[in-house]
Amino acid sequence: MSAPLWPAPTASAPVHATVSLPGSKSVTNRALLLAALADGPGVVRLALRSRDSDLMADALRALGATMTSSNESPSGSDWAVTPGPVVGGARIDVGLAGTVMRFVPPMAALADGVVSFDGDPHARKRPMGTILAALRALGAEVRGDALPFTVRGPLSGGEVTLDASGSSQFLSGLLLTAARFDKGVTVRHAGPPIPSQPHILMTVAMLREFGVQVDDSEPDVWRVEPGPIRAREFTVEPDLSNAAPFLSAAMVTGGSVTVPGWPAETTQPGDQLRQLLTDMGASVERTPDGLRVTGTGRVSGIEADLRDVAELTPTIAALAALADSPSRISGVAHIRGHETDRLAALVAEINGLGGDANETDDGLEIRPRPLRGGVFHSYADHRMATAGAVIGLAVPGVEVEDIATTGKTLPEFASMWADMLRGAR
Ligand SMILES: O=C(O)C1=C[C@@H](OP(=O)(O)O)[C@@H](O)[C@H](O)C1
Ligand SMILES: C=C(OP(=O)(O)O)C(=O)O
Repeated sequence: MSAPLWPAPTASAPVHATVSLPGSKSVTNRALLLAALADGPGVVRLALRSRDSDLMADALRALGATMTSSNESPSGSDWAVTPGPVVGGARIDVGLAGTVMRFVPPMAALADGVVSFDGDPHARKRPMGTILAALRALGAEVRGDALPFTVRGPLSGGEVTLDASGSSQFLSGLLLTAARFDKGVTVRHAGPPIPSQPHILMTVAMLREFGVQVDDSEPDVWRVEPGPIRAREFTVEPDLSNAAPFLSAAMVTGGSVTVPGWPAETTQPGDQLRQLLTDMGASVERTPDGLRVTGTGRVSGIEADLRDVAELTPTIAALAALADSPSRISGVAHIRGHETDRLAALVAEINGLGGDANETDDGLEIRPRPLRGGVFHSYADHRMATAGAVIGLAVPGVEVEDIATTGKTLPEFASMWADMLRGAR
């Protein structure tokens, strides 16, 4: 049975809206994991509730933590987390969540017993070999090189060299649990540049906020000292990457969208939207109400290396498909291993609507061409679905397949989109 089609609303007037985003997926899943590894009970406030974060909570529970949520609201929940001894015997469903499949196995290696992992059909195609080999090198018994696989600890930690050019999550995953290994961990990266650097800075910053000693002073080497992860209360920032389609709506329709609670300083890669959207023709300002993006209705093409902010590629590509000059996106070869092969998917869907896009070795070239309506396939990828919604604002007759797939990180996407547009149609 094919997934239902969602008629993407076309904006007939400029959008003027304030859009509050729930918590960051990346921060939520790090905070939940660190809370579950901590030296006492803690609280994670304003945590995202979505498929990826609920899978993380389920995984932590299966490994022995007590997880209780309260204050459920559209902006998130508060999780009371009581760590327990990490237990084997669990079967963990990672869904399609990179943060669950790469962050939880090192924690599972603290258990004296087998933990098995599996996920969605496409999750079995996502790269895992690098982190599984690293766990093996550190002393865990690992069966398999991709999902499904099993991990059996315990491991004592120590030094390991890996190539994290395929995903920053290989490195983040090891670092997040490392303080709990008897010898801590020293990880060396050897290979082409690591993508999504802000996510590594996020890992290091959050480890320090939980009292862990991390030395990242030498390029491509990270040393985590063994020691306690300190229990605390932690409040999650709004998800700035999920702000991307909403801020894009201001650009495409010549309106303005304000996102409240935009942090003054953050390690989230979505903060770089301020520069990227400016480069594409928006004006961006911090106001007392939040970050405001105002557009003219015209979008300029962009030449951008998105290696550091790879997860923004689908939205930037959607804007580029509506732009009045050519775009070239580079530095993102590794997103072929994201929720789907995003380079192939973006080319297929943009060209399927009459556009003119092609893949390069490490990115995309997109040239202006009038688009027409049609089905925009989402490949179970939340950011493909929201990219289709952005194009649909300007192109009548776009139907996005399986809009519910946005539940991976933003279950309320369709109603938030409708609310945003209510004043505009
Ligand atoms: O650590 C994280 O929370 C993430 C790291 C990045 O992964 P890659 O390094 O594989 O791009 C990013 O794209 C993903 O959405 C979230
Ligand atoms: C790449 C992404 O997710 P994941 O955490 O599953 O890797 C993403 O959200 O764009």
